[in-house]
Amino acid sequence: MSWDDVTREVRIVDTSLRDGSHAMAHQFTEENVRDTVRALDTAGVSLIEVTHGDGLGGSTFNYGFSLVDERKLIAAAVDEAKRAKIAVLLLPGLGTVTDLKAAAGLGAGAVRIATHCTEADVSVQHFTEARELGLETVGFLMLSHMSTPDALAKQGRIMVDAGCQCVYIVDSAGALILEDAAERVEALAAEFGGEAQVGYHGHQNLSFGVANSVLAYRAGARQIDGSLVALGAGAGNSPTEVLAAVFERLGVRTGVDKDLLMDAAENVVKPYITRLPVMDRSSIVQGFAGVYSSFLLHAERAAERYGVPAHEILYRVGANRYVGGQEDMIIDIALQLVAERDAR
Ligand SMILES: CC[C@H](O)CC(=O)C(=O)O
Ligand SMILES: [Mn+2]
Repeated sequence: MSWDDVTREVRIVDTSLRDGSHAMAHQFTEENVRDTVRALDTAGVSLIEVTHGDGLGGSTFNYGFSLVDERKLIAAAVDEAKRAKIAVLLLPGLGTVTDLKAAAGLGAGAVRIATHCTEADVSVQHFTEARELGLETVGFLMLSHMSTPDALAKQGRIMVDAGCQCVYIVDSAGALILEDAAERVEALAAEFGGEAQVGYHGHQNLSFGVANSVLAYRAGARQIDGSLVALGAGAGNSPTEVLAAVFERLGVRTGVDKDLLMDAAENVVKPYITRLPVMDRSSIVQGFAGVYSSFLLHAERAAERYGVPAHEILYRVGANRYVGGQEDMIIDIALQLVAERDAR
């Protein structure tokens, strides 16, 4: 029996081994992946995402090189998962159909295809291919705070028409606060009317990951992302172990064991984390200014290299409304700040 056969009211999906890759500067080892997958699988998590933080093909100069080839990590995850399905992330333009076929060949059972929240049309070919490969399909509308509920619903419709089975409101910047999240989920649920599910992916930059996830569930979301110990970009994701405990307290069936997830967080993931996700000045600014969470380490590195504060860089990234793929512009901003400082 697979964990997919378990009856639950909401499915908690774990992204420690993908979003957490940002926080780990893409340095996961095969042992990290095996230990984490084994623990999540035993705890009843039915979908576990494993890829470079920026998805298939993300190991590059612009995004940061992986320590271990992600195909090796995906194969290790598939080998460890006895009942869970392994998902991979794909950003069209970075990951290719060839990468997707290779991941499917390694045994990945689902793909989450991510686009900027106004660009769902670039995902159509990838959804078509994914369905032909027999994969479960999920769509990510990233930086969802930058768009309105109605506009997001139209973008979600493009994904569903292309074969997507669940479209996520992705709060990449951790910028959504309570009804901001609920209204976006509600708009997608109304648009799909049961034809596809809605999911919610939160970041903790302003500390609303878990609260937004509960409201998202009440607004109709049936898949909710989390990461053990919040391991993810920026201040991290909604912690999987907290989501499990909160949904249990609310009497909402998730099919996962919160105590086993707490064991996994404390005894498996925490010992290997090199930098605990934290709501510090830089990540709070990311939430406030609407900056992509995965820009955090890039901004910190530029701050160190050019001697300007990371939070000042991030405020300006927010003002310029930069989106994923514009990581190199962080250096430009740092250089501008240096020039402005030297001109004073
Ligand atoms: C680069 C992909 C990105 O990290 C996806 C995601 O988790 C998000 O936008 O929050
Ligand atoms: Mn994320």
